[in-house]
Amino acid sequence: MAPIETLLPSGPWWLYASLVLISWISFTVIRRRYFHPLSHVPGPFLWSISNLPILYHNGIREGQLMHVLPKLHAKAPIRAPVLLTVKSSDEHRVRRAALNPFFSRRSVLELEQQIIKTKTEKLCGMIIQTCLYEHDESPCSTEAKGDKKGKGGTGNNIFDMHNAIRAYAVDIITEYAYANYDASDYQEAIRVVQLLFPWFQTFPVLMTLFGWIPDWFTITVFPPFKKWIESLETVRVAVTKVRGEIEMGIKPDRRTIFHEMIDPELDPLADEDVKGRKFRTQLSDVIVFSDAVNVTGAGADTTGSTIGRAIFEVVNSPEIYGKLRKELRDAFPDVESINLRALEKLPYLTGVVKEALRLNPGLPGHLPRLVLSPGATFNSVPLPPGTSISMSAWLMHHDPVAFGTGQEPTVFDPERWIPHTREDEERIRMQERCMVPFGKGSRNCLGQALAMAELYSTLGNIFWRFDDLVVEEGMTREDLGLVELFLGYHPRGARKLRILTGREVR
Ligand code: HEM
Repeated sequence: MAPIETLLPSGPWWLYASLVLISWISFTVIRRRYFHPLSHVPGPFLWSISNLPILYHNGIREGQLMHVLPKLHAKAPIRAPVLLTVKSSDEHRVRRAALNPFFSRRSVLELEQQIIKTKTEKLCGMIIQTCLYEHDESPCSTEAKGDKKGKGGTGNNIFDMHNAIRAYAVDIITEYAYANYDASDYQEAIRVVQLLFPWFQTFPVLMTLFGWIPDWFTITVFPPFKKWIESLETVRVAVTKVRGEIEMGIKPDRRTIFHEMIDPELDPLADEDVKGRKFRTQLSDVIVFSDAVNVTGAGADTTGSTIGRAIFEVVNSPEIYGKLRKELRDAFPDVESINLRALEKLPYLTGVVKEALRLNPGLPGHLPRLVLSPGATFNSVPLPPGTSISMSAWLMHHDPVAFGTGQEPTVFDPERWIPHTREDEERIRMQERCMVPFGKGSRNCLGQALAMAELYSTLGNIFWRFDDLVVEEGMTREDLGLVELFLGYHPRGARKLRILTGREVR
C-alpha cells in the first residue's frame, strides 16, 4: 500500500489550508446570499451573509444594534418590526407550566402586603433617611441639621436611585421566588454576564467553552465574575436543600419557585397517565437551577430601569409631577390606604407606567422567533416557515404611525393614554396593539404581573409621599438611553439616576 504522504498534494501546508478556507468562505457567502430561504429579503450585503455586523454593533460597540436598525429598516421594505410567535417546544411548556401559577396575578396580589408593600416602604424609608436638604417638617431634619442646602445642591445626601431601585427589584424577586436570599451582589454579577451575551449569540460554541472553564480560573482572570459565581452557588445549594426537604416530607412556611418546579404536583397541562391522572414531568436539578437563575436575572434590571425612567420623567416635568401627585393625593387619604388594585385604576398613573414601559422596555433588543407553517407575509415579503426572524419592542414603541399623533413618539406623555374623544379611543386601541414591552404569545414575560405590581407600587408610593424630588444636576435624558445587551442597559459612562429630596409630606 502507498504511504499516506504520497496521497497528499505536495506544497506548503498553509497554501492548502488557505485554499480550503477561501473555498469554504466563498461557498458560505454564495449559499447565504443567493440560496438562503430569506435571500429575497432586501438589506445590506454584509448583513445578509454574516452575523458579524450584529456582533460589531452589540459586542464591540456595546449594544448599539437597536439604534442602527431603524436606519436599515428605513431603506428596506421591511421597515417595521415583525411579530410572530413560535409554538412552544414540549420542554418549554413543561418548564413554563411549573412556574406560571407562581407568577400569576393572583399569586402576586396574595403577597402584596407581605413582600411588595414591605419592600416599597423600605425604599421610601431609604429616600427619607438620605434626603439632602432640611425642611422643618422633614423626618430627616435631625440628620441634616446644620447642612441646609437649596434645590440642585450637591451635598453628601444625594440618593442613589439607580442602585436602590435595582436592589429593590432584586430584593422582591429573590424574596418572592426564593423566600430567603442575600441579593446584595446579584445585580453587579448579572451586568458582567450580560456583556458576554452578544458573543454567545454570534458564536454559540463559546457558551459551551465558557461552561468548561473552571470557576477558580475565571475568577483569577476576571475578578468581577466572583460575585456571579457565588450567586450561582447559592441557587445550587437552595435546589439541593429544597429537593431534600421535599423527599423528607418537610412542609415549608411558604412555597418557593424551587418547590413549584421540584414538587411533582398535578399539572392540568401535562399528559395523562394510564389512570387518567395528570402529573407534571419531573424537572432535573440542572433545569430547576437554570430556570431559577433566569428568573432572577430577568426580574432585576428590567423593572429597575423602567422605574428609573418613570421617576426621571416625572421629576423633570412640573406638569406631570403636579398631575400625578394630585391624582394620588385625591385617591388615597393616607399612605396606609395605598393598594395595588386601586393604584391600577388611576388613569394618569397608568399613563406614566405605560410611557415608561414604552420608552424603556426591559428587553429593547431584537427577540428571535421562528416562522410557523405555512409561513407568513410581511409588507408583501414572504417569510417561509422555519426561518428565524426578530423584532424589537423598542423599535415598535417608537413607530411614528402608532405613536406619532400629537406628541412625537420620543416624548414621554402620559396623556397619550387618556381618552378625551372618540378619536382618542381609536388611537389608544392602536397604541395598545403596538405595545409589546412584555412580548406576546406563549413565551411572553413570565413576570409581567410582578413587574406591573412593582411599577405601580413604587411610583404610587414615592409620588404620594414626596412632592419635591429633584434629579441631580447634570443628568440628562441621554444618560437614560438604552443599549441592547439582551437586557436593556444604559450606555457605558452614562450618569446614574441620583435624586435630591426635600421632605416627605404625610
Ligand atoms: C418592566 C419589567 C419587565 C419587562 C419589560 C420584561 C420583558 C420581558 C420580555 C420582552 C420577555 C421575552 C418575551 C418574548 O420573548 O416574547 C420576557 C421574558 C421573561 N421574563 Fe420578563 N420582563 C420584565 C420583568 C420581569 C420580572 C419581574 C420577572 C420575574 C419573574 C421576569 C421574568 C421573565 C421570564 C422568566 C421570562 C422568560 C419567559 C419564557 O421564556 O417563557 N420578567 N420578559
